[in-house]
Amino acid sequence: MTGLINVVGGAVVDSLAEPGKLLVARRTAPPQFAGMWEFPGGKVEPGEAAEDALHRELREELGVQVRLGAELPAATAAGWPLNEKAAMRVWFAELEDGEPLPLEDHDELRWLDLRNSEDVLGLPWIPADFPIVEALLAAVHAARLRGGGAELIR
Ligand SMILES: Nc1nc2c([nH]c(=O)n2[C@H]2C[C@H](O)[C@@H](COP(=O)(O)OP(=O)(O)OP(=O)(O)O)O2)c(=O)[nH]1
Repeated sequence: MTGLINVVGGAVVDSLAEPGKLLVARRTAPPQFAGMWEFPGGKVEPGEAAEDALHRELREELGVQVRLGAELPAATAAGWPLNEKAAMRVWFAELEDGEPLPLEDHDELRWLDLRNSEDVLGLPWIPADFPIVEALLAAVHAARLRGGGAELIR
């Protein structure tokens, strides 16, 4: 028991097998994060498994059902540090059902071209997300060099 707040985020791509685009979302609240881009997701509820929480959050926030792929490896089991109290685990995912809409917590969704790292990193992300986004770009790039996104599928 770490006492950490566990957050989960979805790196939703157009295709796990051939990731070309990443779906990102712009937050509306709280004030310090409003207007910043993030991985859709949220806090794991007590007694809830992390993957279940991610499915729930993506259903609530975007109205979609996803297929989860591999987890983006983080330095600790709790995931990527967000601040002194919270850490986030991030999974690749692809859409299984539904068209994503900013139903809750976001006012805009955008598909970013993963081949254009500068564009991806140029967005005003929540500051804690930058190392995660860099690792994600590196993982996608490495997968592409090896001939596809097979390792993003689980
Ligand atoms: N979803 C998400 N949260 C992030 C990211 N980066 C980051 O620092 N956070 C922070 C913002 C929040 O403090 C926390 C996630 O909380 P949240 O407000 O999205 O969670 P929730 O949907 O369960 O909302 P609530 O029940 O607390 O109202 O993690 C990210 O990329 N995605």
